[in-house]
Amino acid sequence: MILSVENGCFSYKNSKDKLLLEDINFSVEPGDLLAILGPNGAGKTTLLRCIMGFLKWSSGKSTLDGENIRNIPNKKLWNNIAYVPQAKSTVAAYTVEEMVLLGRSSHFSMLSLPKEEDLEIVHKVMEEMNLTRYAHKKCSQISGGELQMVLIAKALVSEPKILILDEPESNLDFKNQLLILDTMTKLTNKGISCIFNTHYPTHALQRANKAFLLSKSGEYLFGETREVITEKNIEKAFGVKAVIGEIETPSNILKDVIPLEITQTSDINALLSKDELSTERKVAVVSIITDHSDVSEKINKLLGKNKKYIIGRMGMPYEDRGISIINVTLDAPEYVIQTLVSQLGFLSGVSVKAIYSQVKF
Ligand SMILES: Nc1ncnc2c1ncn2[C@@H]1O[C@H](COP(=O)(O)OP(=O)(O)OP(=O)(O)O)[C@@H](O)[C@H]1O
Repeated sequence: MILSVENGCFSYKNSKDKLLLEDINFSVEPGDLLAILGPNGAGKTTLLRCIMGFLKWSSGKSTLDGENIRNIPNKKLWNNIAYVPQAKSTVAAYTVEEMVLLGRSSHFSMLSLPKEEDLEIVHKVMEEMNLTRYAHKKCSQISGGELQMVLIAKALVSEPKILILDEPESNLDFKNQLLILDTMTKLTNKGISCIFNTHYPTHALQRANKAFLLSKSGEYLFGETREVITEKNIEKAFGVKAVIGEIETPSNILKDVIPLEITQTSDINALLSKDELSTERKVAVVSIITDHSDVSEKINKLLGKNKKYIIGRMGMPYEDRGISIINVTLDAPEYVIQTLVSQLGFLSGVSVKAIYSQVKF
């Protein structure tokens, strides 16, 4: 299912006709993880609301597989899309379990009771989101972060094809942030599309294959995350000098963004622009160690996507140790190799590293 925005423009009625969102164009395909970033008040939540039709584009449209979202019957639309708003307030009367079950309501009719299968998925998702112990507590009696997890669980039980989340990791502790990021990665590995607003450029760089960066002036950039989230563009959009570095962990190399200082407004006059990805080719061996046999299909899928760059491959199971080692030699632009390493690194039970040849081609 492809979600697109075509020439979307929007302004609030009281904003003296100044467009908040101007000529927005982008699309999200199955398996895409799109991060939307921008300073406070830039229009990220407004953009999500316009995408889903809660706010009407002044001109332009959102489409689902080419059909204008406004022409799609509500039931059909919400069978495919789930939305998690920021957890500001909620209907107090519901317990956590009832709230999560509400997310399943498009699967049973208003007059019937949920089926065994519906309850099973509700309990499974609650377990995965560590919510089981709160099942019978009222939503008004849990913390803001706990409520956020409940709302995400409510969206997940609807088994959407497209999941849209407004700042899902804000308000959450490290463990729950990782749980949400891992959940989004898992869903996109299954071919579901996720769109999330975030104030964490690091999360975008580590997880999202696409990024949409919106500035206060209404300007935006959309494209590959590594092209969009650059030191220059962070400075231009947020007015903050930042460095993007890499941290080596036992199983992966992760990008990190560290804000350094506020830039004087007069220093920022350039427009957002895509950083050209280096197309310089490198030869590298990507070494993969896996301890699960059920992950091999996912590894093969990722390698298959990069087939044209692969010049050699060796794999060996070490059954007595319960692991397999795969060495893949690639001749590819560095960003292709880095993207592959990062996607492999997020599969559970996989350790991966690239070793680059010193020889220039
Ligand atoms: N209902 C409304 N009526 C008029 N103006 C609004 C309305 N909702 C939001 N705005 C204005 O539109 C602009 C964009 O708001 P929005 O909430 O979309 O920003 P945001 O990028 O999501 O911000 P944040 O990062 O702080 O959540 C802001 O200037 C805000 O004051």
